[in-house]
Amino acid sequence: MFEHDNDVVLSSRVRLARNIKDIPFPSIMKDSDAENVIDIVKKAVYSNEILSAQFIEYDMKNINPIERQSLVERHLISPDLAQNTKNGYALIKKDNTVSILINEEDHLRIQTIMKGLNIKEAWNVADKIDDLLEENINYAYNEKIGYLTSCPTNVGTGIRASVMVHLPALSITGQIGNILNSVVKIGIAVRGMYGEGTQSLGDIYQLSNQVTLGQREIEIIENLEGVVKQIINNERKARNDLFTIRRVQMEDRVGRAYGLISNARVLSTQEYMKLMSDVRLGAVLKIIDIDIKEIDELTTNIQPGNLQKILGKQIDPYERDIKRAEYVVQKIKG
Ligand SMILES: Nc1ncnc2c1ncn2[C@@H]1O[C@H](COP(=O)(O)OP(=O)(O)OP(=O)(O)O)[C@@H](O)[C@H]1O
Repeated sequence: MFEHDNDVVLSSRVRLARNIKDIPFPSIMKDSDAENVIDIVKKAVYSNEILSAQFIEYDMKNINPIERQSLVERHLISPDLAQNTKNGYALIKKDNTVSILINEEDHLRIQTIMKGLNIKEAWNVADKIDDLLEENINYAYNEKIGYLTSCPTNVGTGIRASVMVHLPALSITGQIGNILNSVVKIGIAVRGMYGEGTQSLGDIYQLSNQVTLGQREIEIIENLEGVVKQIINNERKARNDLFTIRRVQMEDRVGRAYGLISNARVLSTQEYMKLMSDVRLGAVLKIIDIDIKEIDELTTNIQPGNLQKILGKQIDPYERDIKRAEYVVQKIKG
């Protein structure tokens, strides 16, 4: 069996949106307010015995663009925070499982990321950090409504729970459109790999709750988990059907993708993502012998910012495609 259903689910994330009482929301606050928010959150972290030694600070205005891009590609900060080079700030736990994003859409957002289907564990960790911070931060909170947030869609619990899923067989069999349309109708948001406003690449989708108000966090999480489990079953059934009914075509498809990815001399991110989807599916179906964890690590490392970070220099897009091909061939043939 696969660890935490990681044949289909790449990762789980929980983020909590919080604001500080008596400070205007980020969309209308002054620079001095933003500085104040950073100070308040840092003090809350460093004055807490459990939290104080765990985090590394990233000031968006002081880190270089490659580092910022790499943090987004590793899902440690959001694209929105990376763009706030005026007063965006992040505290990231040394093991990369927790990020506290400061001065994003809300004053602070606590996010936890776990591998595979692990939403409840991600929630437990986020909830604990939230409680520890709340010992020293006076959150904007209303007794009737709950946590007050910059955008009304987050009011109440302020929670967005999400999973990143790989759905190649539903895509090959043409069922993906109907399935995604029906989950949207029952309150699940469907997004691309880097969140709101981004496209799906390599048959990877992010599914999250749309409703934050009127339900307890655990209900929101269990509802999402229930939908995801159904999608996992649908995807596995489609994989099984493809493997039994269209075996030669599948072996051909995976073999071609593997041939290209392991011999390419020039490889764009988009082409990699397309080929990776077939190779990952082939690895799960045991058509080829590669560990899916290695494929997932490769998928993170070949993204433009991460690749430049690994190579230790800024390179133009065409040369990047050459270096990406070299890197992939070396890792795959390893
Ligand atoms: N399950 C997940 N695994 C890894 N990264 C995730 C996951 N879900 C979301 N992310 C990352 O979190 C970042 C923000 O995602 P998104 O825009 O969907 O949410 P948000 O900013 O928290 O919510 P909102 O749109 O309500 O402000 C993106 O970089 C995205 O890739």
